[in-house]
Amino acid sequence: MTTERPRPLVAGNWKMNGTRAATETFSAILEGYDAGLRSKVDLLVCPPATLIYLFAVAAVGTPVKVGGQDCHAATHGAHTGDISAAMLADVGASYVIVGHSERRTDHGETDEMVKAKARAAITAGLTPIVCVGETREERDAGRALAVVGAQLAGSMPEEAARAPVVVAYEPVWAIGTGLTPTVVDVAEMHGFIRQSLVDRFGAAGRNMRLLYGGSVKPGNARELLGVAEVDGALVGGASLVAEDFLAIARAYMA
Ligand SMILES: O=C(CO)COP(=O)(O)O
Repeated sequence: MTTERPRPLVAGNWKMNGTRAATETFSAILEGYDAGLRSKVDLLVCPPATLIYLFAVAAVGTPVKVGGQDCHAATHGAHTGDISAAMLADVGASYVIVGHSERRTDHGETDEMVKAKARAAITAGLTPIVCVGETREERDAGRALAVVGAQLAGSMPEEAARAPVVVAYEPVWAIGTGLTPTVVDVAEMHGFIRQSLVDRFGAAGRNMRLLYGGSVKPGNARELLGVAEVDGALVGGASLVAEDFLAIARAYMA
């Protein structure tokens, strides 16, 4: 059996932050992604939709990828305010986050909806990053694995057996709080997610990248990213500061 791990991915989720002036931050990320880092880790930035085209143009000729934070499940139509996966691809995105806990909470997105969005992303040629994660109450009740298992079962599209999909484990209580699970808890959850994916998708499940997200900072990146079955990070707040984002990626430098 091969034990080769997927190449790590450090992804920034800028959430609803950034105007055109933030192109400076993005340029600093492009500049700081030197040959050493490039040899070890992939970089992705998911800015607000208004900045995707600008960033994608700036990233031309570099290996840095740009992604969306959400997409609609339909290809086009009467959906005021929404953006389709094909539209994201059209302006240069190659990834899209789906099912982030803030979308699940703020917009009532269900596993079924997240699965439809992931499927639409694949159809448009994007790699979806499917987010899962338990609340504090669910963890305290000993239900973290069951909750995440159900989210995975409901949110991952069948197409993941053939097309690239990334899974991000983000405990809701660790997002933006400065709190993180212990490495033992992260290892348990990522091992569980890996096994679920292998059971369902076979070899594709073994090669899928599993990101950890929730208060990843330069100071804890090495510890969190060193955990078994953690193939990268989905970074919120720290991805808004070029030097912090790059410092997290440097956790992969020996
Ligand atoms: O939600 C997150 C990334 O998608 C994590 O956010 P923070 O890194 O700010 O905790």
